[in-house]
Amino acid sequence: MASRDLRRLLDGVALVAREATRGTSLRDVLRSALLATTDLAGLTRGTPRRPPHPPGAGPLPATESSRPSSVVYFSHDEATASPQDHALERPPPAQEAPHPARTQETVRTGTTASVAAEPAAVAADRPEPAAPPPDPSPLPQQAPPLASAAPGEKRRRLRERKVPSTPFTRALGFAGLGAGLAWGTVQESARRVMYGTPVDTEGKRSALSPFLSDQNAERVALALCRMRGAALKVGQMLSIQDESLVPPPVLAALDIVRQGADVMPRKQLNSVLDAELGPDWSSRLRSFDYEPLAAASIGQVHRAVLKDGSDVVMKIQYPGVADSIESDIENVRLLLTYTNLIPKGLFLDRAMKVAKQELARECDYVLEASNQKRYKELLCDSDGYNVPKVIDQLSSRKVLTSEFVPGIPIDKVAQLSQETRNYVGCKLLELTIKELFVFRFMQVVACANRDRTGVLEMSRRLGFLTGEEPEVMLDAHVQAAFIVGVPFSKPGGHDFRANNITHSVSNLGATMLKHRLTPPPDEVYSLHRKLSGAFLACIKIGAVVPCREILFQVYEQYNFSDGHSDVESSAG
Ligand SMILES: Nc1ncnc2c1ncn2[C@@H]1O[C@H](COP(=O)(O)OP(=O)(O)OP(=O)(O)O)[C@@H](O)[C@H]1O
Repeated sequence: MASRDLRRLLDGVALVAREATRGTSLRDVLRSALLATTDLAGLTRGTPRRPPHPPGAGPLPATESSRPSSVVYFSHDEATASPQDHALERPPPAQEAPHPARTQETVRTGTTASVAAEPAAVAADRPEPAAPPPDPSPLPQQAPPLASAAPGEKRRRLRERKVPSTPFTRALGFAGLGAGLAWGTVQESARRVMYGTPVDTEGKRSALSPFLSDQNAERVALALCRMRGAALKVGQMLSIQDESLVPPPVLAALDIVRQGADVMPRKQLNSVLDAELGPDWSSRLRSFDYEPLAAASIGQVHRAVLKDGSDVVMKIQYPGVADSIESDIENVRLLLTYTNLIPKGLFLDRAMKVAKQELARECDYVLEASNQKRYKELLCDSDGYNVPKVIDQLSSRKVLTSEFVPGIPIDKVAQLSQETRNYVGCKLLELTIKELFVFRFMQVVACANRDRTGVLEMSRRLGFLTGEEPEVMLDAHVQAAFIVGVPFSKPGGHDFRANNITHSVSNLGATMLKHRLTPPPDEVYSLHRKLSGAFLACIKIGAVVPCREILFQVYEQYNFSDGHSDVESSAG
């Protein structure tokens, strides 16, 4: 046995001995300090939640039958009574009647638009090859339960926890996480001294620091779900990246953050509704379901029925998140820097600055409502998209009410037929390209045509390059641009799973990080999120998409004279 191994063994024995004599009490002390900190922050006394009994799932078991429904009904006479005072009743029969909004199934893409996943309804719109018959696999009538996970995916037990809503309680939450991570690192280091550094499936020794153990990665993910707000949003952005950017154990743990946040307690929810819509908000509703349909990063989504019987969803913003964007992002930045989670040289400062601006806009639901209306208008002539109508009388800066549109999350599309996956992939790419054209991002065309001079010229105009870069940087930049253009470069379907573009781009990353002279322009971060979001979704669902045809269809039909003359010249 090598002397290094012997030393490691002795170190390990010494550590175990130390742990045996005083480790337990140290652990207890640390644990109670942690509990005190996180309790102060309102983070640890969560109540485990049981999913609601799904409609049509048969009679409730005897032990469950006494559980009250989460739906509260408001009678006309008691319109101004506080919702907590109402007795919980079973739904009246009228509630079960199918609503017109339920006649079409949609796939939610994470944007305000949903892609209709009913092939028959849009067959005429579908690109060649001709659409096969509709997929027989039934799509669920209701949105899947909160925090549903694919087989093999880590599942998190849902908890109800108060959102830490003041800068002080949020700072405490991060402090608690920092302490937890430090403790996790000590444990992992001790484990490595005793058992050696973990080895991955390919037999390579893990290059990860003890900071990035599975437990610590999970600790971060769970803390983000408790914190919600900007912190969780950044976690969700990272979770859709691939393994070339974010280490695999971190990605696996971040799966948790995409399943949704912890649930805000009823009292906190009511106080937001009272403050935003007035204490008589319930007088405008027939019923409200306190079981959230989704607990997103900035708000919680609940179903409700209007007085006229229309099915709606109300997105209710967590209290305090809008005011803590700045400090949350700073804390996440500290965390990322400390853990080396993101490769150096990615101009994190610029990315964080843009994230702050984007998040501030996302917290303004008045803006989101007006964008949603505009989006609905823009897409009204495009088949296959459904943008929910905004209900103005129940919307405000922190509450956004829109028509209910049933559907399934984009991740679940991977389990549907190849035809449906291709169709959804087509619709996603079509939407992305339309958005890119509106944003004047004509570089895509040069990338698709492998036009080196065009790529370099437009990259300079867009501020990607200064013109002073060494040849090696220009080559890497053009190669990366061509790789991004690969899906658009040849006619016929592009198989996203068979050609992992993100891998190829990240191989060029090292050169670009070393020789880049200027960070990319601010708007590029948002555009990158959009394009890479669409690509990653197509890779994940395994779609084959005729990207070039979609690109040129949009390109040829776009009206460049409509205030976009600068784009026309740069596209030429
Ligand atoms: N009109 C709707 N009909 C049905 N379900 C909806 C509707 N709007 C939102 N949802 C559900 O709520 C989830 C979150 O809503 P949305 O996509 O608007 O939030 P988000 O922008 O992701 O939230 P956040 O910015 O807080 O992370 C959706 O994925 C969907 O499950």
